[in-house]
Amino acid sequence: MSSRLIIALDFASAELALNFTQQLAPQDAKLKVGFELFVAAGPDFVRKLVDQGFEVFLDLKFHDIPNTVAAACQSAAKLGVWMLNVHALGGDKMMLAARESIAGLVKPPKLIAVTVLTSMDQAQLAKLNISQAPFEQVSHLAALTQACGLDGVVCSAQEAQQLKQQCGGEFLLVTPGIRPLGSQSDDQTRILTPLAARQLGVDYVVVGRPITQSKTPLAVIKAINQDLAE
Ligand SMILES: O=c1ccn([C@@H]2O[C@H](COP(=O)(O)O)[C@@H](O)[C@H]2O)c(=O)[nH]1
Repeated sequence: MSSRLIIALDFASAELALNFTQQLAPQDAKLKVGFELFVAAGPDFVRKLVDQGFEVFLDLKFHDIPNTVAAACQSAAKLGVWMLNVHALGGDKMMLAARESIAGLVKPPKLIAVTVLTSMDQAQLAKLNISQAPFEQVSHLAALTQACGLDGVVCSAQEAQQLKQQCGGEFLLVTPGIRPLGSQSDDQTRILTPLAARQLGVDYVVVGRPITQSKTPLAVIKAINQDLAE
């Protein structure tokens, strides 16, 4: 069965990332390439992972005017990635343009939108003049995302149960801020364990540092996959 684990490859170079990925097979996990690695290693590195058979989530959180985001989504889709994302705060016109830009492809990537970053709590939202609790804001942005025809959202696992009720089972929930028991929370605030996330209905968990900074990453991956298969 295909893994529900997405490993965040937050490495500073292609070499460091490849040292890590060469231990993995595509069935172990999907791989996420975000800002750090993409800026360092570029689209060729993404193509290399795709050619090796990995399902790649290109996490560049596009957030710009509709025309720019639509073009960026097309370029990203041409890399053969499995999933890509935009920022829901770009608004409905931007999300609609993004969706339209890849709709005609033979095998379009899944397109999802970031709601409220998992590093943010209510106090951080208040500083942005958002007075709602994180769930209220996530719920609002998820509704907007779904109305634009996207495949799902990035949110915290803490919001998963209510979001599944709101949006239905087919709407994908992709959740960073996942921490196995005993690991550090780092800069994440809205966190849950892999097992709790899966029990609440999350489709895919994103895990970076607890795996990539572990001395025994393969053991951590195996334990998380077991939890997700429960
Ligand atoms: O709300 C969000 C959106 C994206 N991320 C990304 O996920 C990983 C998490 O890494 P950890 O080391 O497990 O904290 C990272 O690449 C973020 O850019 C997120 O954390 N929250």
